[in-house]
Amino acid sequence: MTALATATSCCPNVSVEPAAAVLGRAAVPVVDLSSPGSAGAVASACGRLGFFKAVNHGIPVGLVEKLEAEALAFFSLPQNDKLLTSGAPLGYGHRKIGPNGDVGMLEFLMLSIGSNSVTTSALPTVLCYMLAEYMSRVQKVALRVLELMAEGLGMSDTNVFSRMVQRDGSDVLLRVNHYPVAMRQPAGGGRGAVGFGEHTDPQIIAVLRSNSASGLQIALRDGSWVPVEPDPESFFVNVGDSMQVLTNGRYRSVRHRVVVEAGEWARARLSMIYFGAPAPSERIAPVPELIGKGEASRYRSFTWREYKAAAYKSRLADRRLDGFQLDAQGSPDDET
Ligand SMILES: C=C1C[C@]23C[C@@]1(O)CC[C@H]2[C@@]12CC[C@H](O)[C@@](C)(C(=O)O1)[C@H]2[C@@H]3C(=O)O
Ligand SMILES: O=C(O)CCC(=O)C(=O)O
Ligand SMILES: [Fe+2]
Repeated sequence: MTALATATSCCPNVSVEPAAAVLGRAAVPVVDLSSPGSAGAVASACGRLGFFKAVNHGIPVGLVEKLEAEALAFFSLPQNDKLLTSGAPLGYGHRKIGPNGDVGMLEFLMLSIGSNSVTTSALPTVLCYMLAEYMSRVQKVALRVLELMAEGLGMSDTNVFSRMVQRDGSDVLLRVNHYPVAMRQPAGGGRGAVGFGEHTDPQIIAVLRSNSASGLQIALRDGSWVPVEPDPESFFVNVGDSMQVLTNGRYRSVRHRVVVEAGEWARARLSMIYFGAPAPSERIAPVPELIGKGEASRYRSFTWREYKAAAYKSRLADRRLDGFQLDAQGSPDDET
């Protein structure tokens, strides 16, 4: 394990080793979603890292930039106005991440999307409208990626994963994270500080877009952290815990965190993340076709309701899937 891998959210000042920083640029696979042969590249990235950058996704950058401007206008409102929209876990939140004592250097908006409409009221109308438009666009990208994920595994039905986030009652969230410079504690020596502590996403998939302020880092399989160069024109796809289970560990959920810039040149980071999960009653278990010959199911079956409840009882950095594993010796997280 490197020094980086041992840094956690209880240790706010972290740095990135030069070797990891160099590796970072080369390590993040890039998938062209418009290319007919992209399923193989998606499968390879999801199996190796659980993470890739998606280009040629079809969402005009202008649309995202307009939403970004509206979101920044919202975050610049007086705190009391923003708090009018809060109703944890949805709506506006500030510093507190989840209900169990985790904190970050951010404020955020969390929206639950039902039937493509933003269900949180009390937001400025234009922002609400733009969020709904963005949501329906990014959902299409997520569906395409989920189909490629299935195709890349040679599944006979390539809609198995995409159906789960599309059905009535599916639990789809949009989170807008804002890491203002003013919220950052002074960090010595120009080193970054943890804006959002390390974790895996509990859902099936997350699709992230950020402005050009850096911060996102992913953990490699050896535990070392690499920075992800921001690219406002692209999306970053995270494999979530539920996808790891559905594929019996063939795809791996990626551990990630945000380490915000420090120093005079630091910029505010704004990220928007789509989280795709099924309806609460939907069962999550390895798809039989993906359990190899002579292999056993590595996870017990559970409903999304059950896993979400377990996630909300856990701390951000916890390895939530451990409690659902059937074979403690064969933990996918232990493989190198
Ligand atoms: C500390 C927590 C925040 C979180 C719920 C949890 O108890 C553990 C998982 C966290 C996470 C990470 C991915 C998403 O940002 C999120 C919305 C989710 O579904 O799980 C957050 C939760 C949150 O911030 O409420
Ligand atoms: O804000 C970011 O860039 C990433 C945050 C994240 O991982 C999350 O909200 O789950
Ligand atoms: Fe995340």
